[in-house]
Amino acid sequence: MRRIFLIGYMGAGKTTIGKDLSKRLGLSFIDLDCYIEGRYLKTVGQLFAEKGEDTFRKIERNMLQEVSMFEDVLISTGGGTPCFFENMEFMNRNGKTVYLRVSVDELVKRLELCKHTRPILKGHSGKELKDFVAESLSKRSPFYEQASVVFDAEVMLTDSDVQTISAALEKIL
Ligand SMILES: Nc1ncnc2c1ncn2[C@@H]1O[C@H](COP(=O)(O)OP(=O)(O)O)[C@@H](O)[C@H]1O
Ligand SMILES: O=C(O)C1=C[C@@H](OP(=O)(O)O)[C@@H](O)[C@H](O)C1
Ligand SMILES: [Mg+2]
Repeated sequence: MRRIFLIGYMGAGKTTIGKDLSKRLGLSFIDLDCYIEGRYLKTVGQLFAEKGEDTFRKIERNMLQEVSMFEDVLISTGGGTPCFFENMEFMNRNGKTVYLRVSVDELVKRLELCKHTRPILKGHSGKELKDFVAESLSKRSPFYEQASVVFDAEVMLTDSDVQTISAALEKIL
């Protein structure tokens, strides 16, 4: 039985790379945010706005535990997932965790383009966005660094990079 959790900051590429990687590894793919949206029939943005972050984090933990019942699966988590409750420890007990590490500067470049779908970033832009990302990444890194494996995801990953990651993962699964 193989179960992988992809973790990392918003914009690290968990959703994008997770799809490709799961195909290469012959695993089913679940994106935790999409799973939550399908269950609640609301976007993550709506859940934050209507229920608040604390409730979102409880939902996220419950859904994480639910999807962790699946076998032979790659689960792309949300950026905050490993940093709340005992989620990181839970994932390490129930599968292999893979951290996609990206620098603050590169994250900010990507997030300027897609921050609208991420409620936590609402209202931040330019230098303020960079300061926010730098501060929150430094708080979250100790959780991310507990991963079973770390991959540098600083540049756009090509097919052959994904193949290399996939081959490396085959060895530890
Ligand atoms: N390795 C990469 N290099 C450059 N841009 C990337 C890379 N991975 C993802 N992106 C872009 O960054 C944005 C966020 O990617 P996404 O997969 O949604 O990240 P996450 O799920 O980790 O928040 C998307 O616009 C995506 O096209
Ligand atoms: O980092 C976070 O706290 C969040 C990251 C998002 O997922 P991505 O990391 O896929 O953007 C999503 O779960 C929510 O907006 C909160
Ligand atoms: Mg995502």
